[in-house]
Amino acid sequence: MKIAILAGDGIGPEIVAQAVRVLQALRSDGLKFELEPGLLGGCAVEAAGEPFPEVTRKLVADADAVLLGAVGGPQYDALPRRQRPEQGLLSIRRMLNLFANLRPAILHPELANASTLKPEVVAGLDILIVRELTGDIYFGEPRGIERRDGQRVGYNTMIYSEAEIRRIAHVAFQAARKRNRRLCSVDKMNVLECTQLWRDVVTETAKEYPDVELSHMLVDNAAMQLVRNPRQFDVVVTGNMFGDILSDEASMLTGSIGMLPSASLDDRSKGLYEPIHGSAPDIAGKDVANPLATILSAAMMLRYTFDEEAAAVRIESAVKKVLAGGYRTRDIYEPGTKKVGTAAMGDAVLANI
Ligand SMILES: NC(=O)C1=CN([C@@H]2O[C@H](COP(=O)(O)OP(=O)(O)OC[C@H]3O[C@@H](n4cnc5c(N)ncnc54)[C@H](O)[C@@H]3O)[C@@H](O)[C@H]2O)C=CC1
Ligand SMILES: CC(C)CC(=O)C(=O)O
Ligand SMILES: [Mg+2]
Repeated sequence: MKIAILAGDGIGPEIVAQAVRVLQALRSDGLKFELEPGLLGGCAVEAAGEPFPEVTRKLVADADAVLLGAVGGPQYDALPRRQRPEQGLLSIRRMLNLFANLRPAILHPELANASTLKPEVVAGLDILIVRELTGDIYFGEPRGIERRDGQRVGYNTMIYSEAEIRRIAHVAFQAARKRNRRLCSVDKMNVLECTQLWRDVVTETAKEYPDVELSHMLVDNAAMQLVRNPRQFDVVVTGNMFGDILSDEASMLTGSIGMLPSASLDDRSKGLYEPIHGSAPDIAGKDVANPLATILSAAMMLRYTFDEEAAAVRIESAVKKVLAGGYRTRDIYEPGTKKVGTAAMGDAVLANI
């Protein structure tokens, strides 16, 4: 099992270090991982002049899975777009054909009061957001900023083929089958042709899944319903941009964006695993970032790429025990619990593994 470790920028190295310690603890228990570090994002721009250098391309091509921290930071925002850290992340997703991004938003009961929503609204929350990850307006051409009629105009292209929509719809229906058999597809078909096609193709695909109840929702309403009554959702499927936005929103239902892991999968078992958050430059280097989303992403890696369900459950159980034991990083802290830093949270998970 070869795992490429791309810590990235900002808090990336701090949170990935904790997930690596957890993997190493499992390795000493018999799981055979090779962990190979590499550069992606701003750190790669600084070392090699580009966010996704050839040596990293080779590393991820040869790896069975990738564990990623996060990329980006204000110091890179003025770079030409192709050199920006985020471009490295988009390129790796595209290169590995990671079209299916699974973002589970689960409320651990101990964190009911950490959410900014009332505990009774979020209690028992368990949503799976299935976000399409290699298409949509993030990749569509043409795109650019140019001069027209004496002023600058900026433009992007929202585009999906029916094949792209169908394959992510299948992933979502199959995920719903393993859960509560309810799938909500989110679009903006009242305004955007691209998402009219999305709705049409998802509706066609539903014929193959008569046992799954399909509903549709416009994205503005979905954003509102997520905070009004989030437990109405089981599985949500949506495009790249809407999924990006709605999953950040959903993360706050669970207490913090520092709690949400993700798996980005191709049509086989190769996968990239990362927390849903970014590089959090505002807290980088302070030992306050929550590493649990990254640690839980490592658990998803063991489950989806390596089929090591028992090891995945061991990590998830350790996280549950740590939360039950009252350990909290700053983002999920409340009076009466034990405030710990990033590394001490890693220690606590290790102690319970
Ligand atoms: N997958 C990736 O690599 C992503 C990269 N980015 C990049 O990250 C940079 C910062 O983006 P922002 O919009 O600020 O989003 P962000 O997700 O990095 O941070 C948003 C807020 O959440 C907090 N936060 C994030 N992760 C946390 C954690 N583990 N523990 C505690 N608090 C946490 C941050 O401190 C900040 O206040 C940008 O350069 C952006 O492009 C953003 C999203 C995803
Ligand atoms: C580069 C961005 C698309 C990353 C992001 O915000 C995400 O994947 O959640
Ligand atoms: Mg995002």
